[in-house]
Amino acid sequence: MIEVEHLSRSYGALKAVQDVSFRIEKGEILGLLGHNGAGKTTIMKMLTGYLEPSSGTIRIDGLDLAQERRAAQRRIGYLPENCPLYPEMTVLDALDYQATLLGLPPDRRLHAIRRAVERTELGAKATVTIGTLSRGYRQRVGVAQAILHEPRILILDEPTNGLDPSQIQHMRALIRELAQEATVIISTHILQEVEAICARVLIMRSGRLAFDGRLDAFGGTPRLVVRIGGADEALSVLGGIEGVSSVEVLDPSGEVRRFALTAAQPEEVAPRVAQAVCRQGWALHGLEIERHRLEDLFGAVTLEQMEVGHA
Ligand SMILES: Nc1ncnc2c1ncn2[C@@H]1O[C@H](COP(=O)(O)OP(=O)(O)OP(=O)(O)O)[C@@H](O)[C@H]1O
Repeated sequence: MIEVEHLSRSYGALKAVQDVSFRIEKGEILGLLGHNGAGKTTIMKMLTGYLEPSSGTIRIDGLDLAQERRAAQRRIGYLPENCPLYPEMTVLDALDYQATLLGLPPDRRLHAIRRAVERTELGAKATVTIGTLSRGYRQRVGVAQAILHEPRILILDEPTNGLDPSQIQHMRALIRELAQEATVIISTHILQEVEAICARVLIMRSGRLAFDGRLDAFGGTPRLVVRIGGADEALSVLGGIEGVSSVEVLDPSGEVRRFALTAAQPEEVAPRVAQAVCRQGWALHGLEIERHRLEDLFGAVTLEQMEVGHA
């Protein structure tokens, strides 16, 4: 568990983080969001014990980070942004070196390295030189280093930065897998990333915590958005589908129209909508669950910043 109370950090006159408090329970996957310079990395560095707060306290599983830094750090795995690696080392060399730095006793080292390699699916690349690996594999080496000592808390700074779509999918699956045994905090600019893997989000705004909430607790149930061609009676047909409680017209004119359907279980209603559209002989151009609510929230929270800033 992580307990942060009234955390602040200044760089000279600049207040990078101001009076931030939050609590993260075991097993949560939490997204830390914010514009460039909002204070995310500063918070992560303080949580990992690499940067001292100007004021405030951090407790890791009840240990005060300022008083028991080493013991607290042993519970944390950290993937820094653009994780630095030695390109001339092989994957195994790098993990062995990291195990030494972490102070893992020699009799535990081999087992720890094997387990980290298995979990990050690096077996086929174990003896390959890091400099020749793709970015996705290098990120996996960074994660393997971070989980060597089986930390209960994982802090990942921009873990999918620069990865291609299939590498992103793999990294997200890995993070979900890791979260079964650890609390995970991810800093990112990518809202879809948070929606895909996080249950809770913290949004930073100019060094202050502007929002802290569960993703399923705001915006209500996501709606089902359907795009269909040439359908004059669409409103009544869509509204008559079992499970649909209301229909909003998003694009009323044009060849392809967009409708948003409210339903308690949008995933269950989707096949019925597809069937109804096909039965009518209409062209189905798209059917998806609405995904922009976090975007709306982020926009609102950060717009407020601009309004305050201009006041
Ligand atoms: N070592 C430093 N010395 C002086 N100012 C710093 C230092 N590190 C960060 N800052 C400033 O503190 C503020 C917060 O920076 P931080 O890196 O925590 O933001 P961030 O949200 O992680 O941004 P990004 O998304 O761009 O990584 C910024 O204004 C930044 O310029």
